Amino acid sequence: MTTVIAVDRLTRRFGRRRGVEDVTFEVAEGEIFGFLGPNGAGKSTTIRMLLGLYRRTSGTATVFGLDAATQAARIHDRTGYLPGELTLFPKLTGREHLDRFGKLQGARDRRYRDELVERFGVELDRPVRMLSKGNAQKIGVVMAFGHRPDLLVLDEPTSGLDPLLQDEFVKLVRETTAEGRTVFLSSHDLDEVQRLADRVSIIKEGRLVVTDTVADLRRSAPSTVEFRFDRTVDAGSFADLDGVRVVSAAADGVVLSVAGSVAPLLRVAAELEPVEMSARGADLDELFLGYYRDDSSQEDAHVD
Ligand SMILES: Nc1ncnc2c1ncn2[C@@H]1O[C@H](COP(=O)(O)OP(=O)(O)OP(=O)(O)O)[C@@H](O)[C@H]1O
Repeated sequence: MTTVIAVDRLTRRFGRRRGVEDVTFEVAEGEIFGFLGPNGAGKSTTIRMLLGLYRRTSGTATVFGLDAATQAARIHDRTGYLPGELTLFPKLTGREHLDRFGKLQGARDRRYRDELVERFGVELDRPVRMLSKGNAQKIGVVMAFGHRPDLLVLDEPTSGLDPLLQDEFVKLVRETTAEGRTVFLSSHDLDEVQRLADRVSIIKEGRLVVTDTVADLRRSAPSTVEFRFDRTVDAGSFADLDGVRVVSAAADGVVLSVAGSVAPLLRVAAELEPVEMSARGADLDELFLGYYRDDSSQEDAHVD
């Protein structure tokens, strides 16, 4: 396995404010690696350090074995970057952006770039200040992918794209890794990450809380179980069970999230004589949201 990105105890502080703290992960060649976390968690700061755009306070970050702090230009030669806040030149058209950027990147394969323009319906001839956010974002997508870089670093790539183009984007990412190229994808969009990523890191308040394959996360994800009663029962009976979280409790029913075996739950429930039960299988959203929540009981669902 060839390692494309290696980050070890990477830390960045902004004065006394925390940016990211002790972040460690690796991304292998040909992998789609998802980087998830709530607003302000440290995703963009990590990405900027990977590309040498921010200095680190301590730790190391290498991309293609090159030091992100001192060899960033060589990393950029092989990387396509779609920033979270895309800044374009307002008076230039999409075509002018792509031509100038293509020259900078030494792009040889105009055909691929033109194919992407066609696929994403990029508006080429109007100044970008006249474009909607989604239409500007399409230019960013072509600028990142158009020269077939070995690594794509994508920060919230589908923001502003309509659902059809999001599907097109998912196809594009899959094609990219099918060719052995590597994708680092930062996103808030749980569905997008579930659909695409092989492995995921979740970052919260500057620290990684979990890194695992999506398949293993899915296996450990909690199911949702709902009981209805023909009288009022005390939901507290469920709250003490290992791996069980009371999602909601009403006079005649309770909704629970259950990680691991359901046997202890069923034993307690049977004593309360429910009149109805329904269950929904493993829910990755619930697992992710558990990591996002400020709730230490979610440690139960920890899987690494
Ligand atoms: N240039 C900066 N100066 C000071 N603080 C900064 C700077 N850049 C980031 N931070 C702080 O670092 C923390 C992490 O921010 P970052 O932008 O990396 O989060 P994020 O996960 O990308 O969030 P979002 O999803 O909202 O884009 C935040 O507390 C932010 O305020």
